[in-house]
Amino acid sequence: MPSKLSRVALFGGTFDPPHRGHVAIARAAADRFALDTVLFAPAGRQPLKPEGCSTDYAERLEMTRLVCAEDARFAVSELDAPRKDGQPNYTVRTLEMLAEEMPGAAIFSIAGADSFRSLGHWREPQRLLELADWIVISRPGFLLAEPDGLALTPEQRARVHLLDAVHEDVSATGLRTRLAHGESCDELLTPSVAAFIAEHGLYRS
Ligand SMILES: Nc1ncnc2c1ncn2[C@@H]1O[C@H](COP(=O)(O)OP(=O)(O)OP(=O)(O)O)[C@@H](O)[C@H]1O
Ligand SMILES: O=C(O)c1ccc[n+]([C@@H]2O[C@H](COP(=O)([O-])O)[C@@H](O)[C@H]2O)c1
Repeated sequence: MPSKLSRVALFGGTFDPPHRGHVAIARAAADRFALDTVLFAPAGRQPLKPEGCSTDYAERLEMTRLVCAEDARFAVSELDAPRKDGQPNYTVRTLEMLAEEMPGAAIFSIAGADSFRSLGHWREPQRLLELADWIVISRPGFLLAEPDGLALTPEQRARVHLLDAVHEDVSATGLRTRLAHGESCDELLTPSVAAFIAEHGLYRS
């Protein structure tokens, strides 16, 4: 990772598969906050999704790599690769690793409105609010607001940026269902990702 980059955002996700909504929110965040880099980091093991994923980490990483070719500011990151000790990938640790790798950088974390609302259930929410500026992006059907059950201090609130900029009604869950039924979802996917899914027969029932 080049050290000259000074404004970097972690964009963690399951990315099973990455879709048009992900590209839209990464672009909106990069535009609005003049980000040099958005690091798309597929999660090896999402702490709140014990059911796991439909595809393996290597496939999600490759699809995410393909999406990152869409914009020069996007890069794929293996910071959230599956851990050798089998533990989930806690974002608090990911942000600490990022800060260690990029001393002096302004660090942001991107989350959709649904994800951010659940922050109180993540590991060490107070520390998460210290480690980064949070860019929280609108998602159809979800309230764009602060986390449920967490009372933010004025200092914390100043570092949470609610961005009502994206109105993409698409989810990976919906996509997986449609793909399992043999429906084409090309309009919701980057063409290279659609080709990868077809070539590897992913998400078929
Ligand atoms: N359409 C969307 N609009 C806004 N934010 C989104 C959208 N889709 C995903 N996100 C956000 O992107 C991040 C990664 O999402 P994730 O990879 O889990 O996709 P998803 O569509 O929510 O998947 P799933 O349906 O499997 O839960 C999360 O912060 C999520 O809130
Ligand atoms: O650290 C946690 O406790 C934690 C709990 C839930 C979700 N996360 C992270 O939040 C990001 C978005 O998750 P998801 O499932 O909405 O794609 C992803 O990087 C997850 O690893 C992290």
